[in-house]
Amino acid sequence: MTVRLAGVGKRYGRGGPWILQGVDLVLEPGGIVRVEGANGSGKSTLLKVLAGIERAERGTVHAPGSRAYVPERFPPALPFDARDYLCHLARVRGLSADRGRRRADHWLERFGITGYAGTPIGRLSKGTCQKVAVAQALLAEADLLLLDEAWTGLDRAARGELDAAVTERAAAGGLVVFVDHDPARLAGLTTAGHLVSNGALHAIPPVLADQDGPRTVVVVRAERLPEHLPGNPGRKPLADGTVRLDVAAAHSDTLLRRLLNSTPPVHVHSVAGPEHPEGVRP
Ligand SMILES: Nc1ncnc2c1ncn2[C@@H]1O[C@H](COP(=O)(O)OP(=O)(O)OP(=O)(O)O)[C@@H](O)[C@H]1O
Repeated sequence: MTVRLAGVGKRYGRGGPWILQGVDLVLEPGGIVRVEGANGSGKSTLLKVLAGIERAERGTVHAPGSRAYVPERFPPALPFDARDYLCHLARVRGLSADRGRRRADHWLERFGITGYAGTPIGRLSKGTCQKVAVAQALLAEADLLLLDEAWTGLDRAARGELDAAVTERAAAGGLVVFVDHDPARLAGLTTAGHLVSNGALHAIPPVLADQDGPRTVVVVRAERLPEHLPGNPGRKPLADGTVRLDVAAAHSDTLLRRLLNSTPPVHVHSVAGPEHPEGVRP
């Protein structure tokens, strides 16, 4: 579902400075969109307006479909344990109790925090709390997913899971808009970029994958390969009917996960890269 902002103006309180002014923006489904700008430029404000958490004083915000948001700061002092909180939010977002529990357990497992499912949120470590903050936004598979510094505080494995979740959402037709201090976050995966400056938005080119960095080579056999693959790998058909995919090593986990979950199925023959210089056969 296409998201449209037209002439959007936002300020906090009457007489306050305009944080956003005359903002026009069209975001298509399937996009992974980076928002950047200096400290205090209004990135979080833009995400909150898109999330429907802050109201624009001027202009129109057209964001049909469901929305989910990871705030920059997650309120930790909630009277729930992690699983009850996720199940509760799943219900709020319209999932049945059964499906909500399954989705909550799915994300607890993917983030490696099943062991903390029964721990009150206020007693979780910062990193685990952040995983719950991200999981609450991922469980409903929203049409518009807004991530405000969502990677901050996550360990390496969880950052990889979030990268994968973003590409899965976009591949399923969702739209993802994110802010992150790491300029290389989702490099090679973003479809558009916007800079917030003096209340206005300026289109900037999407960040490309580091072509000079370490590469991973994945050889696959498939009836048909998905069109959009994480990391935009180079493709070379080989004489034996397999295809050689060449991707920045940073995207190899995400690419492999996507390949293994593809329909029609993709058979992964071998993986070779900086972590497996000799190659491995799954
Ligand atoms: N609830 C609020 N009430 C009043 N002013 C606010 C509020 N939230 C944000 N602001 C102000 O709006 C401006 C933009 O803030 P915002 O958090 O959107 O910027 P940002 O680009 O996300 O900043 P950062 O990179 O530091 O997170 C700042 O001057 C900030 O102080």
